[in-house]
Amino acid sequence: GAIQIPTVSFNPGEFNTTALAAFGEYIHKVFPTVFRTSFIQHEVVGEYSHLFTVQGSDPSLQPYMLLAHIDVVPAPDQGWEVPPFSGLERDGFIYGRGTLDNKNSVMAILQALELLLIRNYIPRRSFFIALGHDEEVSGAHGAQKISALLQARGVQLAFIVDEGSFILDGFIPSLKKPFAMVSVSEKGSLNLMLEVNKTPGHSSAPPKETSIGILAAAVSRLEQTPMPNMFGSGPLKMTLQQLANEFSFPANVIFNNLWLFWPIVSRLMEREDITNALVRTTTAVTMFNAGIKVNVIPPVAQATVNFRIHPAQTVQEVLKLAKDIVVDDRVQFHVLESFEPLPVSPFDDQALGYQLIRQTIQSVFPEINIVAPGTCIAQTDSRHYTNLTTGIYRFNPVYLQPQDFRSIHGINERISVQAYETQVKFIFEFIQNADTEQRPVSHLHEL
Ligand SMILES: CCCCCCCC/C=C\CCCCCCCC(=O)N[C@@H](Cc1ccccc1)C(=O)O
Ligand SMILES: [Zn+2]
Ligand SMILES: [Zn+2]
Repeated sequence: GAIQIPTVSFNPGEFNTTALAAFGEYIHKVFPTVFRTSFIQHEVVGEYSHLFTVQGSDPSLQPYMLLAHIDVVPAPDQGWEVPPFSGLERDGFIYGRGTLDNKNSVMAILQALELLLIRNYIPRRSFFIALGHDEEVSGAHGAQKISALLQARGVQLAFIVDEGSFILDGFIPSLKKPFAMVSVSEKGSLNLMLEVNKTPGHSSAPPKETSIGILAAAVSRLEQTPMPNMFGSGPLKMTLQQLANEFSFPANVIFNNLWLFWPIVSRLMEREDITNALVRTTTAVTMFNAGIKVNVIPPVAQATVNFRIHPAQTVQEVLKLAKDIVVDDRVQFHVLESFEPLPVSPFDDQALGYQLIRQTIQSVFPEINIVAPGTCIAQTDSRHYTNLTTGIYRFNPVYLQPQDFRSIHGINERISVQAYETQVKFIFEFIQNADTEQRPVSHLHEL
């Protein structure tokens, strides 16, 4: 039902408002207990986002927050095995836009809470559920407003759990077993517009270089000159160290001795697009606009480059590196938007959020041996909540293979019915685990 409502975000400020409103009505209908429970306050923020405040019975426990988003990216029918907003189930999988990003989390959080309430569970620790409606276009109207509202109320959170990582299966060649990566940091971004202006004229007597040619050469230099490999800074080294013993010989020796073998490993990571994204700031030329007529020398050429900034770099450093690569003063640089990478959240033994996630993984996925800290290569709504907590964890309790990763924002996005049920179970247990004083002990209810 949730997948059938096309809550598409097209551009900043451009949403399917009819669908967003319908989604609000839908969750009222399918989770009636959540909405009628006296200790749960529901507010609509920024017209279409939802904030639930679940008042716990023990005010001495610091609250936490579960995040998810109800909007999705567009999905033209082409290439899909089933229509993207049909929500059809086939061979045990629910297909559709949002099944992994991120209506699975929206529905699993509310479903788990509904089930706990039906069983008369009263949480001890207060928590918030924030469901943004514009994450896919930067979160300015949803997450940012919820964050400001909670800040104005003086709320400080023990931790936040959002989307942004999974139980990863098959992402590192030679690592046969899946492992859970909990992202403790998030890459930043810089959207840079490069522009070249030239005097227009008749194409029959062209200048040696046109604005298009100059700009094409500039973006090509950017593509051909990767940003520096930052292997060794940020959580990746720790991720690999934790995985070391899962590799077979000789990879286990290599990963156990990164002090010696780091040059080999850092090169290995560069080979695949996804692991490459973990070792450096990436450069993606995403838009190119130029030319007005076939026989007119183009007056202006513009290209947009989307950099995803490694946690060990800053927006200013990347901007300078980009200018140093282009080295052509005919090319103007315009910063359209930027966001610094997020700091690394604590993941030591005392880090409540991280430890709760780890222990719930151990209980719900006993076959998973390794829970490792990592970096989210994309951006999430959680970046708007740094004013409320230093503990931001990005983890979806769902198995993900490389082809599933490509389906996110791509075609044939799907989740198995069993994976969705397990996600509900995870949140059902997580909420109960969060109610224990310090470290989670065995939970009270079985699903
Ligand atoms: C060593 C282990 C290998 C690890 C491989 C990592 C595999 C990656 C796994 C999961 C990543 C999934 C990320 C899903 C979250 C997507 C969120 C998203 O798309 N955000 C948008 C937000 C945005 C930002 C700015 C403007 C508009 C939207 C994004 O980042 O583009
Ligand atoms: Zn998402
Ligand atoms: Zn997305």
